[in-house]
Amino acid sequence: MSTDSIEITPVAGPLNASVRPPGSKSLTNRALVCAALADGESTLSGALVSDDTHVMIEGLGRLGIPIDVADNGTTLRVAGAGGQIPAIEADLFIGNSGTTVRFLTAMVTLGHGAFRLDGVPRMRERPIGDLVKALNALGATVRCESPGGCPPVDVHANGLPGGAAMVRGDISSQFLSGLLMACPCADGPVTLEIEGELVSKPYVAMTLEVMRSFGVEVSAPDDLSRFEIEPVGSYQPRDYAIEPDASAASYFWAAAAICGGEVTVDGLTRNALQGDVAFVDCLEKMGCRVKPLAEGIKVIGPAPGEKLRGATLDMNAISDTVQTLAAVALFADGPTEVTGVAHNRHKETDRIADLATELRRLGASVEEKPDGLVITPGELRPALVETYDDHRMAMSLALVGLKQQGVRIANPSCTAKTYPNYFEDLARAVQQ
Ligand SMILES: O=C(O)C1=C[C@@H](OP(=O)(O)O)[C@@H](O)[C@H](O)C1
Ligand SMILES: C=C(OP(=O)(O)O)C(=O)O
Repeated sequence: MSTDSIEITPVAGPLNASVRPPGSKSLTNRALVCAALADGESTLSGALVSDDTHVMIEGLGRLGIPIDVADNGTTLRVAGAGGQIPAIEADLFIGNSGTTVRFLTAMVTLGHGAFRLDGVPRMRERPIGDLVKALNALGATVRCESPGGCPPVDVHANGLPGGAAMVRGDISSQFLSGLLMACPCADGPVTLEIEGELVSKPYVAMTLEVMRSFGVEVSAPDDLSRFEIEPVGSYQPRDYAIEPDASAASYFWAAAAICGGEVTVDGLTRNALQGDVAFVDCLEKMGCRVKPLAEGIKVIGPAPGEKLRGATLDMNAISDTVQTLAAVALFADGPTEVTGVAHNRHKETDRIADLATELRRLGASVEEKPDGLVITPGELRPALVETYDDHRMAMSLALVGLKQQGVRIANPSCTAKTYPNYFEDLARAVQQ
């Protein structure tokens, strides 16, 4: 898409849609790392085709682990290098993909050579210093080029010796996930202990599950505070099917909340590996009905004449769906408070301050807090919504335009980070 903005067409009546979003970003990028460290060929199916998975695939290719792409990019054949990094030097451009920069920084410490990771200007503002610190505690030689603890990152790799490290948990769970995936290929055993409250916990549980699928078990207490990792050398190759993306699913479920009617997302159940399926619980608290199906989850929005209720929601574990929830909150009968998401300030943009600005532009009153926001609905109005190069700002606030005339979304092609065909899929869903 090359237009500078897109106008969202309001829908006339209640929805009746079934959708299957593309593959999960988080699962695609984890499966790629585990397959790359496996001893033989793995085939991943249902993979996400997007900027964030592209930079991971490109990066692994530069590290000497080529990936064969079929079925329009959704099938990936990975020739795993058995826990080794074949390249002896590489310059990796990782765009604005948090998963890619954090997972690959940890992974390249297993190699022998010089590696550099850098990305777009916003990536140079996103924290990675606490991951660098933990890797150095395990005997690696890693440094951030700038004093602020952000990319670019330089790694002088000579294998990862192992030992014990503290890992900061309250900025991003991706530091821990990156370490967990790399450490089974370290030279010796590794103990990781979490410092501070761990955010985004379901993503760490997901990491452990994907590792287990590729043959590596790490036991951890339920509170995910400490991990003992044995040096097993490599992962086992396997065929791996990737679930549809649950964060992407949130937009379609939210459309039912905003427009009324029902939307079923196929391919995701309450047993999904992705914590973001719990977004439907937030919608339930606001008055939607949620129906678990054998192979999907249906959300039924308010009946004609009924209104959504405001709610207070701790979204620490499902922070990628805060913007979706904020769009829904504009249609409630009273204020909605989101708490526990201070880490949202370190993502593609400051997803508290910038979200507040755009919600106000659409007519709401918003109180910004250090770790969240209180959204009081007001009279909605037409607006050109700024998106800050943040795919989720574009995808979530577009939903407001399904009801309010004159909502335009600036730079719609920023959805390519995780969902290049979002606007086409949304238009198709609301026309079903
Ligand atoms: O590990 C992952 O796949 C992710 C973890 C979360 O980040 P934080 O741990 O930084 O909250 C999430 O926001 C991101 O989109 C994907
Ligand atoms: C925060 C996100 O991505 P990442 O941290 O992987 O760049 C996201 O997809 O919303």
